[in-house]
Amino acid sequence: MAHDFDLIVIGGGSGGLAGAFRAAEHGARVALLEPSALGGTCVNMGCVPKKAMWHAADLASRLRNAGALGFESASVALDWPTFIAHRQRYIEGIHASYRRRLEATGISLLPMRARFAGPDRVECTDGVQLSAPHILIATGGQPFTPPLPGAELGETSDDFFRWTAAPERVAVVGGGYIGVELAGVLQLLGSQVDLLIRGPRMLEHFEAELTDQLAEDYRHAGVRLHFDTRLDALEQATHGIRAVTTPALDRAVFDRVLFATGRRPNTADLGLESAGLVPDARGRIKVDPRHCTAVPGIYAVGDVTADTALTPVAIAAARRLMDRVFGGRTDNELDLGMVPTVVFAHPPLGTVGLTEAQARQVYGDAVHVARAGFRPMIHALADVPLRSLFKLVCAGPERRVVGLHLLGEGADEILQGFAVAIRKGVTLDDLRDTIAIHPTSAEEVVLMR
Ligand SMILES: Cc1cc2nc3c(=O)[nH]c(=O)nc-3n(C[C@H](O)[C@H](O)[C@H](O)COP(=O)(O)OP(=O)(O)OC[C@H]3O[C@@H](n4cnc5c(N)ncnc54)[C@H](O)[C@@H]3O)c2cc1C
Ligand SMILES: NC(=O)c1ccc[n+]([C@@H]2O[C@H](COP(=O)([O-])OP(=O)(O)OC[C@H]3O[C@@H](n4cnc5c(N)ncnc54)[C@H](O)[C@@H]3O)[C@@H](O)[C@H]2O)c1
Repeated sequence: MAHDFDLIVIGGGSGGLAGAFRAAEHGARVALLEPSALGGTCVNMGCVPKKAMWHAADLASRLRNAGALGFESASVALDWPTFIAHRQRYIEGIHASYRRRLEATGISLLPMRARFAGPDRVECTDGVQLSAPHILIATGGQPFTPPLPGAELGETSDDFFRWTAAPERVAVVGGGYIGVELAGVLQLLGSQVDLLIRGPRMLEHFEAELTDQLAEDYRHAGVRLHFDTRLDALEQATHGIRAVTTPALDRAVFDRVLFATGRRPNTADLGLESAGLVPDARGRIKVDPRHCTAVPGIYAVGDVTADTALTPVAIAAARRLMDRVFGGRTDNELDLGMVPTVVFAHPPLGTVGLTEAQARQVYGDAVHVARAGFRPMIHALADVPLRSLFKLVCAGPERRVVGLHLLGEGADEILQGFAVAIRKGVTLDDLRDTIAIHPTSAEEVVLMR
């Protein structure tokens, strides 16, 4: 039977766009279905607007320090509408560049939601059915709000990107990436932030020494941290929203409450049963290491799968897949063993590879740890007590680096290059044989004892 297209991509976010472009480069006839803004979560409600807000908060903090160093004090109060206009103009530029590329590569963009109508066909919102021998599911995820009484009084990261001012009092619920990132932004932009974390630590999968120090940095910035604190309900109070917690908070009324309690895959309304697909217990599409589902010709990448929910992971998976399906490559399973990642906290926290505890589980006593704690020059000059903490985890007799963890000024930019070296098997001696760049924070990685 003749098909309408060679490939149908459901979802025009990080993974879907990358897959569509790569397949079209290999000569495939591609239809891309995306009912919302091009670029998905990352461009519209995630990485990009979040990093813009991180820059705003970072600038506010630098302006404060500049005052301490003798610069005539500039106002650190942010006019949100002005900043948001710049942020959204930047995002519109990304949309325009995607549209140009879609036109240039001949991809058919259909601004519609899709659901499966069979293993090789989808039905669009207008009722039209399209068929293809290959279908890529890249529908991403959405914020999850715990089902507790009064939850509807709270908001999520999607709502945060519509805010036009810093609330005076805000409770952020959740100690993962989004909770820590948005708590940092809001505190530096003038809110009083209470961060509610149900466990004993924030960022529980990261290196504990560094997250403990980050917690200290947040306290110093004025964030009130509440560990081992469970949110039981939200209630409308006369002058705000009351957070009912165990144990109870001293000051429990807030102007806004922001849930950062994880995300769930967008699979509920996809008609998976028509394609013969059964999601896992958490609603995610099950794929093998090559991103194939159990149904031949149907694939999935990105946040809709159990892969690490990061944009570059979704992009890399989609490109690999399309190189195999349409480009004739056979060698390529994606290696997701050493994924570098940064939490855009204040200061940023970067990590690649194993934590010390994970390395000890794998390598036992054959683990060697080096660390450097120091105050970056800019903080020392302004007499700000923020310190950086870098930690290297090495294993085996050759002391191969199996983990690098960086907390501090510039950590977000320093990590990428070292991630390449670590992937290539760099040892502690290789680092020590490398001449330092002075005076920088990065030099501490090659000088660590
Ligand atoms: C606040 C926040 C900050 C983040 N910051 C970072 C960061 O700094 N760095 C990083 O690497 N990652 C970050 N992430 C994670 C990153 O955004 C995601 O991992 C990434 O966007 C996943 O890409 P995806 O293609 O799987 O899904 P998405 O980008 O979510 O795209 C899915 C698309 O599918 C569409 N869709 C859904 N259902 C249908 C349907 N039935 N038919 C057609 N289309 C459909 C949606 O409209 C959406 O556009 C952040 C996420 C959030 C929420
Ligand atoms: N800088 C980045 O690269 C970046 C930034 C933001 C998000 N992301 C990606 O998006 C994903 C989603 O981010 P996220 O912060 O929503 O998820 P997350 O998994 O990182 O954190 C969720 C947090 O909420 C807590 N939680 C869950 N249910 C709860 C409940 N009922 N009550 C209280 N706390 C609860 C969890 O313990 C956890 O600490 C991340 O895992 C990450 O992969 C990446």
